[in-house]
Amino acid sequence: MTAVLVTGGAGYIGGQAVLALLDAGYAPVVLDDLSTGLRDAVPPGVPLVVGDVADAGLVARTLRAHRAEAVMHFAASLVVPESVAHPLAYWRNNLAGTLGLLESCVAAGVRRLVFSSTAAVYGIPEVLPVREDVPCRPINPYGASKLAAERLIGDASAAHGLSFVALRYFNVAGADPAGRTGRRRPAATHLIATACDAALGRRDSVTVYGDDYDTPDGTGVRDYVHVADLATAHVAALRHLLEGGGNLTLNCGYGRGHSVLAVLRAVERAAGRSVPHRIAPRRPGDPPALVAVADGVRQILGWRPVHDSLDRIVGDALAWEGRRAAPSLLPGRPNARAHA
Ligand SMILES: NC(=O)c1ccc[n+]([C@@H]2O[C@H](COP(=O)([O-])OP(=O)(O)OC[C@H]3O[C@@H](n4cnc5c(N)ncnc54)[C@H](O)[C@@H]3O)[C@@H](O)[C@H]2O)c1
Ligand SMILES: O=c1ccn([C@@H]2O[C@H](COP(=O)(O)OP(=O)(O)O[C@H]3O[C@H](CO)[C@H](O)[C@H](O)[C@H]3O)[C@@H](O)[C@H]2O)c(=O)[nH]1
Repeated sequence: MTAVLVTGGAGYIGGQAVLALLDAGYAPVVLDDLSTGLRDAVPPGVPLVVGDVADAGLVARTLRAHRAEAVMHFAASLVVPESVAHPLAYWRNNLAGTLGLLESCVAAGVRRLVFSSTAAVYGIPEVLPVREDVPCRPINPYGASKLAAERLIGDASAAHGLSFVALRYFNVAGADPAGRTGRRRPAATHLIATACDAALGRRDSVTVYGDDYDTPDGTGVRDYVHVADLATAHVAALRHLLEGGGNLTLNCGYGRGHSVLAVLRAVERAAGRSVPHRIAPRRPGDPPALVAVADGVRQILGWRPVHDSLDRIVGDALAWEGRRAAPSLLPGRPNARAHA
């Protein structure tokens, strides 16, 4: 079985990718410092090495010990406002982490890398939907550090024969459809997680940041991609590299935008109850709309998303969040308390 090192595999997206690798017959090995990830997100039987991806010695030893043939690199810091408040920590983790990883790949002779990048590299795009070849002008340290990591990987590739696929994710949401994993961070800030919290009675309302954008209903528009589809895009990228495919930088979204109000309506449909909201001023640094040109990932990698619907994304997110709520609040289970 082909062994694949998954950095950040105890986190939200990395954890889903570990499941997709297992489902596809690969042997994932997780390296995670558990700074935001959780030990119990790693499935039984999957080796977990607790440590920092910037520790090139540790990573090289891990690659050799497990005879890894490729790396999926998810480990990073990723909260945009936090990156504005703590830019040095973000540059250290996202750039020095990638540097340590690349050094260890070169030392251990591992030449295939799938990298977690982000639509935050684009900043506020001039033309929508966004193609991969437009100029990248990130507007926060998170996006800037990810763009720098992409460039670092490009330089390492040119000098050391490493091949890579960088996937620029748009708005990742949802949870494993089989309920095995999902977003575990407390204190949700993302829209869908926040709206689920409101539907489950864990918060009073959702704040809608701006209703005066130049969008169909005035609220912000995003391209939401289901985390399980994103995970299979990683497996497709891995196959491409294992089959000798060349370097790629690809958007990962569905190519369709949904407004904040449309998301709230979808959560209301899934929960069967209303989600109170209040309109507030725009959130600083938010682009009005961000939608991918997402043909490349389908055409070049043969990616076939199967959860490509806002209702599906929201339904799986709500089901996952519901498991952490009081039983009586679980969607579709009005009598749950009686059975508890
Ligand atoms: N969540 C999103 O909406 C989104 C969007 C675009 C891109 N991304 C990218 O996807 C990747 C995964 O994000 P996520 O949402 O799963 O976040 P997450 O916080 O759930 O996962 C990150 C994981 O990396 C680990 N980690 C962080 N720094 C580390 C280090 N130095 N050494 C070892 N492990 C470390 C954490 O403990 C955690 O398990 C990140 O690279 C992020 O930039 C996420
Ligand atoms: O409580 C909330 C939260 C969000 N929003 C709005 O909902 C939309 C989505 O916001 P999220 O916070 O869910 O996600 P972002 O688009 O800000 O950012 C996410 O997607 C980006 C790529 O598109 C980056 O990857 C980034 O790291 C990741 O957090 C935006 O219009 C935002 O203003 C609200 O109205 N209320």
